[in-house]
Amino acid sequence: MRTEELPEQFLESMKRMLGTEYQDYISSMKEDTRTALRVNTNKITPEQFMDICPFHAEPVPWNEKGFYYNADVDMPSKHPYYYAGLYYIQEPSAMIPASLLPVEEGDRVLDLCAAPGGKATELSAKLHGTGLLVANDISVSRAMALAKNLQISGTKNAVVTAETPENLAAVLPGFFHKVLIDAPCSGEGMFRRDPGMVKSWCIHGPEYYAALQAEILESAYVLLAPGGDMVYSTCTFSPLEDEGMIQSFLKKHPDMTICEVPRHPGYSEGRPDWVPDGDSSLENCVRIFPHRAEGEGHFAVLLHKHGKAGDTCDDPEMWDINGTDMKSDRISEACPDGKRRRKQSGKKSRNHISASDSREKKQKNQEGIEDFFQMLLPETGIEIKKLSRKKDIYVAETLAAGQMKGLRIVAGGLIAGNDKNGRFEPSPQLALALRGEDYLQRIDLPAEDERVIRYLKGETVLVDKPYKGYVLFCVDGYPLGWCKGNGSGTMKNKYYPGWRMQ
Ligand SMILES: C[S@@+](CC[C@H](N)C(=O)[O-])C[C@H]1O[C@@H](n2cnc3c(N)ncnc32)[C@H](O)[C@@H]1O
Repeated sequence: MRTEELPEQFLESMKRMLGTEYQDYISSMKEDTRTALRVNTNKITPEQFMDICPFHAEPVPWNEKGFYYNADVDMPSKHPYYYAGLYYIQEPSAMIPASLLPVEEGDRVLDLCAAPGGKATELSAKLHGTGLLVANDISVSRAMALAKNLQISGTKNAVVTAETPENLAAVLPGFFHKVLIDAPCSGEGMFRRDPGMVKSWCIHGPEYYAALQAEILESAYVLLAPGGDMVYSTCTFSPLEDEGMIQSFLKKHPDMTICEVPRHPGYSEGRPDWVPDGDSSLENCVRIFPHRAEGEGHFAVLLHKHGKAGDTCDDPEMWDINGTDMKSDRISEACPDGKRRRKQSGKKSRNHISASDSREKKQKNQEGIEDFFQMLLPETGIEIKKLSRKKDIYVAETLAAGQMKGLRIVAGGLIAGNDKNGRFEPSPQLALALRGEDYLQRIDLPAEDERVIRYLKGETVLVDKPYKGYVLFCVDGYPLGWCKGNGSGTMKNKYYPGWRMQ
């Protein structure tokens, strides 16, 4: 980037902070940014991925799932593995916050500022289908993109909300074992990657964001259970938004302390000396500077809330992922087509399958759905009897009765399928939440087979076997979506149009 475009006030503050290193920072701003991907362990281990990786990949030092790639040579966002959700393309420093949060299987985890989902997809991978992930963003349109990314990553146990942190805190106090706040910030660390951020910085700088971050942190504190952990991160250098924000938060909340985290090559320490009366524990914060590491500017800190775990909200009935009836009165589903379907309140929209409208339609639905579920292995845990019916959508619910009442839910649980003109049609999300071996009837082609790209473009695909009914279309064993056979070997493409390769 052209460093002359950087605001003088910003450069002055960097000069004060960096001293003799300032020139190195300025030189680094003229270099190219590094590009990276993070392997999605919901689907594949880093070792398995490296065995099939078609790109030149080098490890990111602070995340064993992260790999740099060369954007001049490789285009991972155009590869079928991307469509199969095997990895998420992510700025390397942005891999730090979720990696610091010690998520354990079974945890209730909240990502408070989650869109478009870089960290939420990693939190989902850490949960590995257990517990609960609530991924929230204040913006409805960004929350829709977040829901899509979680679907492609194969997440089954998430609720996506578009709420203010205060509203969430009012409904779910002390509910979460782990909370991540990837706060909206002045974005100084992103200037090199996205020079457009400079303009936004001139409109809203560190003072503006610091006020917002303090409010968000207060709600996060309420949402976190005693004994729980919280990560706060920004992509800015401003001490006002980083160490200063944490220093004042800790002063308000003596039951919160900063935790030590493993130090990886490229990490710089937090700087207590950059804020008034900075506590020495602020050294345990993590900073990334582009002149010292292969990544953009970032700040992250892990905090622990003292107190007895389980003091609040530990009734499993309230959050069992096999719960049946989500009684939120403002539910809307993020449909893959990006349109929002608002649920009507009242019994009709929440009926169970067994209470379908007409007997004839019900019979048809049951036939279609049973044929389909005979092909789905019981180990998936997705069973007809556990599905609820919301209008024409079949959902494997995530939260039980009324727990999120009054909140704006964009997507909740796994959409298993739709009622299409009286017949069951499996959903694109379900395909991506399965392993190839989960469905008995499948077509599995290598990534190099031209039919894979044809499938992703929505074209008809020809195969040797005369399949009938729904078939799971896989690339190298990893599901991409559904197709449907009529016994002739010509497969009708059921890949979701909104996700097609252009
Ligand atoms: C740094 S971005 C998050 C990036 C995301 N964590 C990821 O890894 O993809 C900050 C997000 O905070 C959201 N946001 C802004 N103000 C918010 C608020 N008061 N509460 C919750 N989210 C907010 C923005 O819409 C934006 O998506």
